[in-house]
Amino acid sequence: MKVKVCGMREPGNIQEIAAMQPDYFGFIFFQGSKRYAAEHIDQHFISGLPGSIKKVGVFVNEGVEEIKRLTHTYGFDLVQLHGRETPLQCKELKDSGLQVVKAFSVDESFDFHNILPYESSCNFFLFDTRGKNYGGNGVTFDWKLLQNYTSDIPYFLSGGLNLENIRGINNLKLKPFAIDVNSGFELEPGLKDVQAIKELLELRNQNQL
Ligand SMILES: O=C(O)c1ccccc1N[C@@H]1O[C@H](COP(=O)(O)O)[C@@H](O)[C@H]1O
Repeated sequence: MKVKVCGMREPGNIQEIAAMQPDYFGFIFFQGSKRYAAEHIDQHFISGLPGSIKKVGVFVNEGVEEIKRLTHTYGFDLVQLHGRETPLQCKELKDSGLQVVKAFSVDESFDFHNILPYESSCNFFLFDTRGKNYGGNGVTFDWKLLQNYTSDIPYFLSGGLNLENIRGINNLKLKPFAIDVNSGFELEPGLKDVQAIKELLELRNQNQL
């Protein structure tokens, strides 16, 4: 299983984690987030990170042209759309050559049929927990709900993941393509716990995830 580490913005912290080779780095480009990266990290720093780590720009209800502009500036490999983006907006971004991850907020009332119109316009789906914020709520959803997911599109699992609960992912019938970790691996918003990330990546390296 791949690992995405999301929501960093301190260069020293990012470099320490980069040395451990996560599969994906996520950078939040949503001003309403405590992890908003734009004012903290220089574009050359992000685009200069090792090419083996795919860089994901995380956006919430941002315009397509602005997403394209920021993606070009920062050198993102993928875009994660974490708001109410439409299938058409996803398609425009995918057609421009970007890999698109569409996030959905899941709770008991979530209807997995809602994702069908997105299938042809996204490369990945991401399932997060519905909460008061668009993302970064630090709460898991009931993973049994994933029994209702029948699409072939690979998915990222997110929402409140931490070192205690991630082992439970191995019990899922349809395994995620990747896990996306954020507030459950932080010392404070935007600053990742290097030791906790190290333990996580050791589990990945030992195929225990
Ligand atoms: O982390 C944020 O502040 C954030 C803000 C707006 C959109 C997405 C955001 N983060 C994403 O939220 C999920 C779950 O995070 P958590 O583990 O529950 O803290 C993760 O996919 C982040 O990419």
